[in-house]
Amino acid sequence: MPDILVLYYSRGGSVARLARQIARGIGEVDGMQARLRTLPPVAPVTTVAAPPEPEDGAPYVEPHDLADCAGLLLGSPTRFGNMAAPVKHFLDTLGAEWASGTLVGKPAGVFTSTATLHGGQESTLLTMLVPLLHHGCVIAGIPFTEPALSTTRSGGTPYGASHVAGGDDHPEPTEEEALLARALGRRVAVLARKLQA
Ligand SMILES: Cc1cc2nc3c(=O)[nH]c(=O)nc-3n(C[C@H](O)[C@H](O)[C@H](O)COP(=O)(O)O)c2cc1C
Repeated sequence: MPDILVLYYSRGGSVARLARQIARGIGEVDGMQARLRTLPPVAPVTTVAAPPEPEDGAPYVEPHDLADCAGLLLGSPTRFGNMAAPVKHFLDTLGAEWASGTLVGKPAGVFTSTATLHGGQESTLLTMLVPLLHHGCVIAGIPFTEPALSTTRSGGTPYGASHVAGGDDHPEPTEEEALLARALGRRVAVLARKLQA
C-alpha cells in the first residue's frame, strides 16, 4: 500500500506539529502510513537555489513523492489570509504532474496555523483546496460527526485541520486541535484505502 504524503511548510513549528498529529491519524488506519515531507523557503533574492535540507525533521519533497502517494495532506501557515509563498511556489511547479494526472482520484485535505482566531484560517484552507481540485483530487474535510469540531474554542474547521498559535506563536496544538488533525489524517487514509480497493 503506498504512503499518504503529508507535505507542509512551517517556519515556526506550528504547522509541523499539526503535520505530526495528522501522520499519527494516518498510522491509526490498518496498513496505512504517512510520508512526511517539507518545502524549502523562497526569497526575493536567491543565492542558493535550494537551501540544504534541515538536519532534523522531514526531508524536502521530491516529484516522485506525489506519484508514489495514495493521498495527500497539504499544510501551510496562513499569510495574509492565504497560503505561504513556498507552498504556492511548489504548486506552481506542478505543470507536468497536472498534465499527466498524477493526483487524479487521490483523496486530499489541507491544514494551517494562524496567530489569531479570525485571521483567515478558512480563506487559507479553501484557497489551498482550489489547486487540488484542478489536479483532480477527491477533497476530504472534517465532518461534524467529530465531536471536537463543535466544542473547540481555537482551531479545527470543517475545511481542514488548524491551530491558533496566538500572539506568542505557541506551536503546540490544543487537545481538540490535535484530535481533529488526527481525524483528518485517518479520514484521508481510509478514503485512500477504499479508493484503491
Ligand atoms: C508575513 C506573515 C503574514 C501572516 N499573516 C497572518 C494572517 O493573515 N492571519 C493570522 O492570524 N496570522 C498570520 N500570520 C501568523 C502565522 O500564520 C502564524 O504565526 C503561524 O502559526 C505560523 O506557522 P508556523 O509556526 O508553522 O510557521 C502571518 C505571519 C507572517 C510572517
